[in-house]
Amino acid sequence: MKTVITELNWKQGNEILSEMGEVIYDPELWRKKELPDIIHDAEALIVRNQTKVSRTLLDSAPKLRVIGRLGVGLDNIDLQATKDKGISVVYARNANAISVVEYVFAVMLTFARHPVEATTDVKRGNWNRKLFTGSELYGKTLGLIGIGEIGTRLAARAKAFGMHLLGYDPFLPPYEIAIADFGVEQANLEGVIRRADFISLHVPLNKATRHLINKQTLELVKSTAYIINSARGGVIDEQALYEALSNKKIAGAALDVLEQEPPTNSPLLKLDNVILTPHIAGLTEEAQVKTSVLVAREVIKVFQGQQSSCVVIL
Ligand SMILES: NC(=O)C1=CN([C@@H]2O[C@H](COP(=O)(O)OP(=O)(O)OC[C@H]3O[C@@H](n4cnc5c(N)ncnc54)[C@H](O)[C@@H]3O)[C@@H](O)[C@H]2O)C=CC1
Ligand SMILES: O=C(O)CCC(=O)C(=O)O
Repeated sequence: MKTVITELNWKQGNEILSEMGEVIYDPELWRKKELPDIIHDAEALIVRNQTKVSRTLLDSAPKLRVIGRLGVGLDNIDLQATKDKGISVVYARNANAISVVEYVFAVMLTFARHPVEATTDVKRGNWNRKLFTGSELYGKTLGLIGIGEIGTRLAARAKAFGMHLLGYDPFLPPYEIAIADFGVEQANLEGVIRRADFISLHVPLNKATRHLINKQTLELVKSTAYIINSARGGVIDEQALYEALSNKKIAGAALDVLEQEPPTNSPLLKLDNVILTPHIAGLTEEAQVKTSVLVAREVIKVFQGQQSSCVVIL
């Protein structure tokens, strides 16, 4: 099996793939013009979220049988083209979910307690205890939009903090049991947005979710509420979010993902009530070791004609 890996991967996965044959690993390959030539005889292609796996790119890899996605979001892969060409796609189901959940807690607690601003203030020689009076997560309402692998794990941990859980997910049945266990009150999108103190997005980016959070929905958000987007940039209309944040119609936002990554000239960069991180919610050592090993094993399974529980079904 000849494998080409176009983005950053952990060595544990690369070693497993090497046992199967030649591996070309170049973390910068996704942005190089030679990519189509390099994959011309590849049987397996491993990508993260920056490689644009278009129909045209796939045309240059006639031997390709399987694509491994080192993560969860599949919005950079033309899944209709892979289906048409009989190429299987496997992804790292659930491998980074706990890391994303812990990221959401990091930003919720930052909004509630301001540890970084307080540190900066103390280092300036101040001791402003009253100014940094915080608020508790206990008793607050967390609104989950998308209650899948990440949403259910976030619910479990938020429950332990004593938060009230509201959730919107129109494709709920597979998660019914988990939701009952974690006590998520189901609501429609508007209900979640109107009532939540923290709104956390955990949906894939597709036609239905593009700009799910827009000018109209933002008008429903409480002025004291925070929005957390660790899903995909396109799920929020950033211009509308900018206006809501700059006019203080909502309290703040934490954005791990943006419509354009990295951002160029985004007005969001200038706002004080925004936490911005470079798409790192799922990026922990633990999640990435798990991801690299899982994807390597599942790619090999597919290549050998075995069933994979991480294969994308269209
Ligand atoms: N920032 C980061 O590092 C990471 C970002 N992600 C993003 O988070 C997304 C969610 O990840 P998982 O929870 O693992 O995926 P998942 O597939 O387990 O869950 C997604 C949930 O969204 C629901 N959903 C789909 N369309 C919806 C809609 N229109 N409205 C409401 N709910 C809808 C589905 O029914 C499903 O329950 C990924 O697609 C990916 O884009 C995932 C991992 C890391
Ligand atoms: O692909 C990555 O490196 C980031 C993780 C992510 O966004 C995902 O798993 O969907």
